[in-house]
Amino acid sequence: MGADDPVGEEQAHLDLTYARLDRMRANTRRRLSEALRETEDNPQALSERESYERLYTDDLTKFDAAEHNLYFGRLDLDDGEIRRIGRIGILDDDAADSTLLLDWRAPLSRPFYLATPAAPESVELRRHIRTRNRMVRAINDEYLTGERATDTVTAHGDVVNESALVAALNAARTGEMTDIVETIQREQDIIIRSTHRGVTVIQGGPGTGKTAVALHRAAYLLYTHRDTLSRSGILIVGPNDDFLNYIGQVLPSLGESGVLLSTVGDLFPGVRAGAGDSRETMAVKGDPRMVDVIKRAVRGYQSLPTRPVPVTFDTYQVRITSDLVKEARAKARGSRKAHNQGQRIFLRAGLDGLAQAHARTIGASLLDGSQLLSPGDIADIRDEMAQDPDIRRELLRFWPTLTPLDVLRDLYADPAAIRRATPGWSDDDRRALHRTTAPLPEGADLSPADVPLLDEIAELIGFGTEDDEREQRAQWRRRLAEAQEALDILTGSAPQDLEDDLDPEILMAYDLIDAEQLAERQTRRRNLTTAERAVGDRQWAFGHVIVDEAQELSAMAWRMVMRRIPNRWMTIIGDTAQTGDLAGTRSWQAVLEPYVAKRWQLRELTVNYRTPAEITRYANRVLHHINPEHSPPTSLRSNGIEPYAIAAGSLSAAVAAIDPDWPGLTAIIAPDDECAAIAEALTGQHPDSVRVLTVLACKGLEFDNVVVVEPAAILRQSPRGHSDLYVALTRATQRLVVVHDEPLPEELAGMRPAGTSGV
Ligand SMILES: Nc1ncnc2c1ncn2[C@@H]1O[C@H](COP(=O)(O)OP(=O)(O)OP(=O)(O)O)[C@@H](O)[C@H]1O
Repeated sequence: MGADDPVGEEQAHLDLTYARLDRMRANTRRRLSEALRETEDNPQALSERESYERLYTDDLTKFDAAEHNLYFGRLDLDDGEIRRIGRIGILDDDAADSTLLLDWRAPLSRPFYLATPAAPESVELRRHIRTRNRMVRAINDEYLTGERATDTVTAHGDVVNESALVAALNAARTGEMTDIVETIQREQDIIIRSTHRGVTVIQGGPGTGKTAVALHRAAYLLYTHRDTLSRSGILIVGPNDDFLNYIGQVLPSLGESGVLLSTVGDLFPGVRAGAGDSRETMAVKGDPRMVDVIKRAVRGYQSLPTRPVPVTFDTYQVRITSDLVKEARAKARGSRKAHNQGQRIFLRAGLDGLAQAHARTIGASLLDGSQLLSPGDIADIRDEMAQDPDIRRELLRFWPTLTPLDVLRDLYADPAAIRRATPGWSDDDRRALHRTTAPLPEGADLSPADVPLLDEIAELIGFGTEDDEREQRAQWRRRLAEAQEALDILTGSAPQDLEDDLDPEILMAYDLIDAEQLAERQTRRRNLTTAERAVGDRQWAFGHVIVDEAQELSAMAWRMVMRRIPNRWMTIIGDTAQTGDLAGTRSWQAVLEPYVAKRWQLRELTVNYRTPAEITRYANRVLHHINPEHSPPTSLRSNGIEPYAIAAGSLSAAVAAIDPDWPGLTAIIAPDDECAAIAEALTGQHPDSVRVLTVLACKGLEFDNVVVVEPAAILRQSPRGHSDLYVALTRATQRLVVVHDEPLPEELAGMRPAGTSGV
């Protein structure tokens, strides 16, 4: 064993490490069951028990996640030190607490990702260990110094762990992204471990590992700042649910479960935006002009009576006049409080005005008109008026309590309201906002582009603020006290054994008390993760926010995301060449200026790990059209499979283009209005391994084989059609086929027709 038998040596270490992992697991399980058996019930014991329960279950999850490929890397340094690197750090339970494995995120593991023969960082040997089912399958050694130093630096620049990398890239796709801890590349590692505490923008072409980097950065930050980030949480924003499903397993496989993954459309608690919008409507809704539209829409509710509204008080008639409302409104607006919080000021000022007016009617001296009532009398009148539900109701018609859903739906439903809120707009843009569909529960009639608008309204009206919550808590306490009192008084004489005979009021009080006890029990027992708590709280301030496919966010969506991260510690990941969204980002500076001025840093990723050079050649021509100054990423590999074109653009041709022998997953990417028909033509054929997608839906995803249908129509379907085509062409890891009826766009000219050599 040893230098002569490296496999045996690594197997011995692997056995030792798994044995220790098994002991750790068994210990943790035992502790967990002890904690669960604990019966002491005072609040402190309960809360301690819960933290232990969470700690032990988290540990068990971590151990389970680490099971597969637990140990994958080794460094031999020039001073004889050996470091072994794995998915988690493991110390032995011997007397010396020796290190069996270093976590891949530990600083000592870093040379595994950074060292090259040109900059070996004291590393003599880097060893890659491939294992399966706790057995060493293969070992790959790379000597960085000394006689046996390999010449990888000339082969592929900075590429490290090359054979493992190429194996990972050539593997057939499963539809779920996998982690890359074994093969993180230098330029990626620098971003993953960046210590910058402000905004970092990662710009990179398709397939450069932006998403992979984002996820590993989240895992790294949680490891390095566990204390703060486990309380405040990390939010990762992605473009759509399919994408989130695609990346959803990566962090759990790294043992991290506390990260909230969300689309923009899901960031508003309680709303499930289920409707779609045309590209034009999305562009209008994402436009920053909507800030003023919403301001005007909210102010529209702070209205004036067109004629005095009579109300009866103490057998007298008092009148709510336009002047009275105007004065109350000025006071409330002057307070600069959000609309719902300003209501109290409006109401008080309105009641003051009414009480004064009433005092003038009943308290004026008949002799000289002077006021006979004292200020105290007038205050009493006001207090009495405040108790009168009719007066309150009539006054509040001019400053009603608002909810974001109502405001948005009222606006969309009424062309006149839209016109009032959009001075200077074109009729087309106004029409884009008008909606005739009926409201659905939980906002399902709304689209993802509406969600940032709801958030904007919520901010303006102070919806779900602490004030609101305080008020709700106070109300709850009042109701409880009343219920308790009712119980005390009424149950004394009530027949206790027959619930059916109880007065309904007592039953209600019972319900309330029971509800409280239940709620209390739940609060105590609620062992929620940070992510679970954050998802239900619009005002949750995250510790770090990562935005992936960030070029897709509209100006309105940026405003919403920025509200979630007051400390502005963010990682923003995207490719400005890939947005086909008319409200999307073409310049990072323009997006970030309003929030952080020039205080952000740009990092770039330059190597395309996904797409072979054969395909990238065509994609780069499209990129050149989008922006000749964009430097195209370099493909890491070529696979000898030349893309080809089939000149028969019928739907069946797209389906027929798929060879059932192609390995792995296949996507047909088609113009928006052809997808449904192609999906239908596909029914019954190639069951699970083929998907039909619009460009919008395939953002961020990848497939072994891609058939792009009618590129000329993809170009036409949007003013940013070239970006769409660029996205479509760069989804494949192995093979690209183009099916067309119309002439091919010039960027694809010269693509080999099907059936000619090399197919
Ligand atoms: N260092 C690496 N080791 C192994 N695989 C990698 C590495 N970097 C990236 N990949 C793989 O390359 C593919 C593309 O990565 P990813 O999806 O993160 O790219 P992207 O830049 O987000 O692309 P797009 O802009 O198209 O969404 C993925 O399969 C990813 O796992």
